[in-house]
Amino acid sequence: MSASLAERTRLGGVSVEGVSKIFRRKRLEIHALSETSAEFKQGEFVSLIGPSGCGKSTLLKLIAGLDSPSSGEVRVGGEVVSGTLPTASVAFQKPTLLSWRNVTDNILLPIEIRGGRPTKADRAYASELIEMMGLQDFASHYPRELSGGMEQRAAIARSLITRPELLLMDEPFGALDEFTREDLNEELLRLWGAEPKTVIFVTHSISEAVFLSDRIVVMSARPGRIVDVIDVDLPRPRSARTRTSPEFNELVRRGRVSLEAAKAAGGPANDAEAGGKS
Ligand SMILES: Nc1ncnc2c1ncn2[C@@H]1O[C@H](COP(=O)(O)OP(=O)(O)OP(=O)(O)O)[C@@H](O)[C@H]1O
Repeated sequence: MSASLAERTRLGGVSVEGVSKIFRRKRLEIHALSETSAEFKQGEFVSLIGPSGCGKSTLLKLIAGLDSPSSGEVRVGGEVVSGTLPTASVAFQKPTLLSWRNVTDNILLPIEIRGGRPTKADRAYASELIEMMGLQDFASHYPRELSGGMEQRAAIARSLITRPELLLMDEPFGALDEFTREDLNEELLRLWGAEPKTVIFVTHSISEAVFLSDRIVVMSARPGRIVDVIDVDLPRPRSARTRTSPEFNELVRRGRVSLEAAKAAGGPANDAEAGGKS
């Protein structure tokens, strides 16, 4: 039975409350995030941008339950995150497909990891995703037979097979050429429009963030905290024409100014010898 709207709202919203993350490596403490707070509403598409090393991936991993905060709390659907979530899915920059499985079987893998055998409905949904991703002629191909862009499309289909309420994407198109990237941006928005879900999307590209998002959250240099939020009120659906509008270009400019300020806004990193003064 599909979840009610109220249940979906409960399942997909994210709240990050005063989260700090300190990595301890030998005697060194690295302060990756400092007292970071943010809200991501159910069904929103939000991009995270910030200087390299400011803690974007760390924040995503904490939301995904792949790591835990040093202090503060992350809640998904109102519940404190304390491990990986069945309602969430993560897509990384590297597609990490299993070389001995074909495209269809790679896409079905999350179903098996959750202890199930893929049902007829799962297989039908895998075919649907394969088609949406333009991989219909490659369903039985192995990763070595695919281009980089095709592998990434297969990995994105894999992240969607469980119909997650929350999709966490860490620079998924970072390694692709601009044309493929722009095509996949539009594909992703089509998918998101067809099956609404909360998406938190890390990118280094301001124009990608503007094209995709409802909001852009800007993080400061390490230790990362949120220093700006840009509302992207461009009409949807968005297409190649969106990128040529003056409003789009003004938002890219605004993002660039904000990112420059964010680079300068990094506080003292507070890194310290463990046990020493910070
Ligand atoms: N497992 C870890 N152990 C030690 N330090 C880590 C670990 N993971 C991340 N860090 C450190 O935390 C800081 C934030 O890293 P993170 O990968 O979250 O940044 P980022 O904003 O995603 O960077 P980029 O934009 O370059 O991908 C960095 O200084 C990094 O070296």
